[in-house]
Amino acid sequence: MCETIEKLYKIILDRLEKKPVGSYTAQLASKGRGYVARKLGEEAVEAIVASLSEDRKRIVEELADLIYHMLVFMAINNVSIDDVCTELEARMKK
Ligand SMILES: N=c1c2ncn([C@@H]3O[C@H](COP(=O)(O)OP(=O)(O)OP(=O)(O)O)[C@@H](O)[C@H]3O)c2ncn1[C@@H]1O[C@H](COP(=O)(O)O)[C@@H](O)[C@H]1O
Repeated sequence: MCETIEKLYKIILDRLEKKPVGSYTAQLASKGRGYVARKLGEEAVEAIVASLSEDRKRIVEELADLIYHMLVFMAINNVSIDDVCTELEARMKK
């Protein structure tokens, strides 16, 4: 899972830098940090709703949406995957 997320994060950084036509990532980021933050919240709610009323496949799909939007949110807030993993490591009870 981590390798896929790291690969996706690199793609997202590339889209934010090059802003290719048709890129959902570039379009999303162009709407500003506030919009991306709201989208992140929306995707979290969609995952919660899926867990309350839908099947496992739908939960997986909504969590994939959530992780993608979280990575875009991280990128536009200049937070790397390493930043978050370092914080998570620091919290781990040995
Ligand atoms: N993993 C994703 C991914 N998951 C979800 N989404 C998009 O996120 C949106 C999901 O939000 P919604 O459910 O609200 O659907 P929506 O109503 O169309 O979205 P909004 O118009 O409300 O923003 C959909 O439009 C999906 O296309 C993603 N878009 C892109 N990626 C990855 O990011 C890469 C770069 O994508 P582009 O920037 O489009 O090249 C792709 O190669 C993929 O690997």
